Amino acid sequence: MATEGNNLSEYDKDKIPNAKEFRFGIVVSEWNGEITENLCRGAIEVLLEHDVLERKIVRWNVPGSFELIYGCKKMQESYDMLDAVIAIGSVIEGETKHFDFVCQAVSQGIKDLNLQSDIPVIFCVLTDQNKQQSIDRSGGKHGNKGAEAAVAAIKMAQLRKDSRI
Ligand SMILES: Nc1c(NC[C@H](O)[C@H](O)[C@H](O)CO)[nH]c(=O)[nH]c1=O
Ligand SMILES: CC(=O)[C@@H](O)COP(=O)(O)O
Repeated sequence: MATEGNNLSEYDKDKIPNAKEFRFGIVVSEWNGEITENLCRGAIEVLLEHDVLERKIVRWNVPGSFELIYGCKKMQESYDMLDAVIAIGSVIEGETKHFDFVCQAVSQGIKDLNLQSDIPVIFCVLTDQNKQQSIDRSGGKHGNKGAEAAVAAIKMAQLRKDSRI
């Protein structure tokens, strides 16, 4: 389902587990910082709305989206009590194929982190053709993918808890 015509921040709040007991890590890329800060704000707002305690949210910054892979891996290793990690980035296409390689690497790298660790990593990395698309998805007309990512993080933290025998 494409984002066009849908609002990423709209969801049934009654269908989200209470997240009071959970701890979350957030790793934020500094590239396109105005976009990633809006994504992070959207994510934190949703976590707090679902009773996550502010002291149970750990945030680190990394230089660019490619570094999200290492940053999330170190966060998984450093805080084994985390229930989920959210990786936040904004990749905007330029003149060269660098966009393709960064997007591919980050998506594959975060996929690998989900396979290698018991702590889920949520992919909140915008991969846009232009800045307007990024603005539209980080608090603009299509809502905020950071909010969507926080909902996913809460749901995956609950799934991880429920999956323990
Ligand atoms: N062009 C964008 C980048 N590029 C930088 C890479 O992510 C990485 O930091 C660099 O290659 C050094 O390893 N990063 C973004 O997050 N967004 C971009 O649009
Ligand atoms: C995703 C990128 O690295 C890209 O924005 C860099 O721009 P360019 O391809 O024009 O060097």
